[in-house]
Amino acid sequence: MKWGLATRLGSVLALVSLLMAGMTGLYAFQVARDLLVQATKDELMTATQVVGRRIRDVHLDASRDLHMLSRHPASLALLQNPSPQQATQADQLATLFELIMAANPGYFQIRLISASDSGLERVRVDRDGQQLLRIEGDDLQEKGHYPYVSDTLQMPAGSTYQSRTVINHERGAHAGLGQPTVLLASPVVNARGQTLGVIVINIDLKGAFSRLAADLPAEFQLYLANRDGDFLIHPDNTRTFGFDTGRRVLLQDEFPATRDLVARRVDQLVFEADSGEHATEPVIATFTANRARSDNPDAAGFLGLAQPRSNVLQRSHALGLTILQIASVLGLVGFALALLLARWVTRPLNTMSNAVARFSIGHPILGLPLTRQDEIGQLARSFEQMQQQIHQQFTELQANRQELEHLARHDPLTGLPNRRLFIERLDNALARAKRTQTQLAVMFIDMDHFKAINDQWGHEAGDAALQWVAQRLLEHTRETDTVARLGGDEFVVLLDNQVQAEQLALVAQKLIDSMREPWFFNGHLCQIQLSMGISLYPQNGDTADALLNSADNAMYRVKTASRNNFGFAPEG
Ligand SMILES: Nc1nc2c(ncn2[C@@H]2O[C@H](COP(=O)(O)OP(=O)(O)OP(=O)(O)O)[C@@H](O)[C@H]2O)c(=O)[nH]1
Repeated sequence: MKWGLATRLGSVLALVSLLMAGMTGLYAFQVARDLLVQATKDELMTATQVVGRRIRDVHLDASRDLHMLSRHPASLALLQNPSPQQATQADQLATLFELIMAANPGYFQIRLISASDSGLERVRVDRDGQQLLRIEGDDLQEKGHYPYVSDTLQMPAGSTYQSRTVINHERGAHAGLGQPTVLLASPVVNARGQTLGVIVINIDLKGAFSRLAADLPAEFQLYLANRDGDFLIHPDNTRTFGFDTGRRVLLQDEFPATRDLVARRVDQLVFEADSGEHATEPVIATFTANRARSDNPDAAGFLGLAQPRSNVLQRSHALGLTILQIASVLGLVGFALALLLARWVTRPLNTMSNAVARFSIGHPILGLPLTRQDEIGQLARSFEQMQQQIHQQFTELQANRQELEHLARHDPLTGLPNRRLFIERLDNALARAKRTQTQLAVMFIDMDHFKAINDQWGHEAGDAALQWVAQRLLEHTRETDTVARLGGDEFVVLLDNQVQAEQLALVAQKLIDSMREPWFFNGHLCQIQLSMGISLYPQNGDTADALLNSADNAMYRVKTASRNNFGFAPEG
């Protein structure tokens, strides 16, 4: 395959454009992927902070409820005088508990617990499936031994106790039984500052978090760990509350990157985990430390959100595909433009190449882009100039050649045909005569005593005499006749259209007589005479040499006999 300039240039430009489109696409893909990963981290961090704030809001709401209930006159009255006459107030309080629980689906239980009677529950409402259950009579239990009662009783009025997150194993806890829960409690203090009991709210941790998780994108994985790192919420339920069954399933084991967080050296973390001890797939994760609002350090913990990195990469793959498509289209456009550019550059070169090729076989160079102002225009103008120079030199060469040809066939002194041209014409005439079966004649002329002119008047006089004779011979013959100078003072005349002997004699005599015209050289009258021999075709031969020899011999006989005369070659 022949690789033209356009193909090569086009291929190089096309490859460059494809390469650049590919590299740009690759770079754009990498930058976009990094941005995507960063955006995911930012999104996770924001979401984690929002979830953390909403958890605090849940606690705040519960605290408000606790404080309202702990200050409620019915709570105080019931605890000050726990007699059966207070049943109406217990009912009122239970109804209030029910209203609050109906409004807060995240509450498992609200209780009023007495400081006396070993912490006996006075009023208690439990959630039981879709129902709210009021617990009364013998079903009310003594809770004084639980820290959430004993510790809260020590707290000042208006404060909130927050327990660790635990699995609720309290007997008869209904919906809350066996479920992760946080207990919030507030002391009930009378006007004299005596703590009479506590109000306790059990919060449904799982329910609260699942409601929060419902607002998050489906691919987000929610993690919650207590202050030691034990998982409380994990996408894999079997990894939660390990401590409740004597195991430790720790955040810092699954994600070693969180060790600084668990050690309280940092407050928040964003990291990519290729694989943790139990992690099933690489994730991008954010974790924040949850400070306890109360004085209870057990309430602290860690909240985290993670997203499988494959999700992000999947989005980046879609992005990569789009970038690839754009890069391909750009590459193809670049490819097409490169081919067009190559054609645009090489077309005028092809035009010039064709024009020069035509010029080489004799055609003029046409259609050159002479008006262009670029390098191609410059090249075209150079071609044009070159063409003119070649044309001029060619014309001069032709003229020189014609002159040389003329010199090769003519006598430079007289301008008459020389021997060579005469022989050619005689040969042609003979061929014609043979064809038409006509006659022709050759006159061989030699000047008489020419040497004397040279000797007497010099060589220049001899030259002038030769020119004068040539002129006389031309004047007295027809244009169709050929007068030639063979050399020295010898001339020949070819007559191929008047071949009758009588007419030939008249012509010969006329030529001899023409020499009688006076001729002066440097003011001196010079006498010129001729001797002439005549041969005829076919009588005296049928070749140029034969006819010339016959005529020469005839002339010689005249010269020896009389001079200044003519004679015919004898028929042989
Ligand atoms: N000036 C001049 N002289 C020439 C030229 N060519 C030959 N000659 C001379 O012409 C002379 C020719 O001499 P010939 O023809 O032998 O002698 P001629 O004097 O004519 O004697 P005849 O022929 O016997 O009458 C010589 O002296 C040559 O030197 C020429 O071109 N110019």
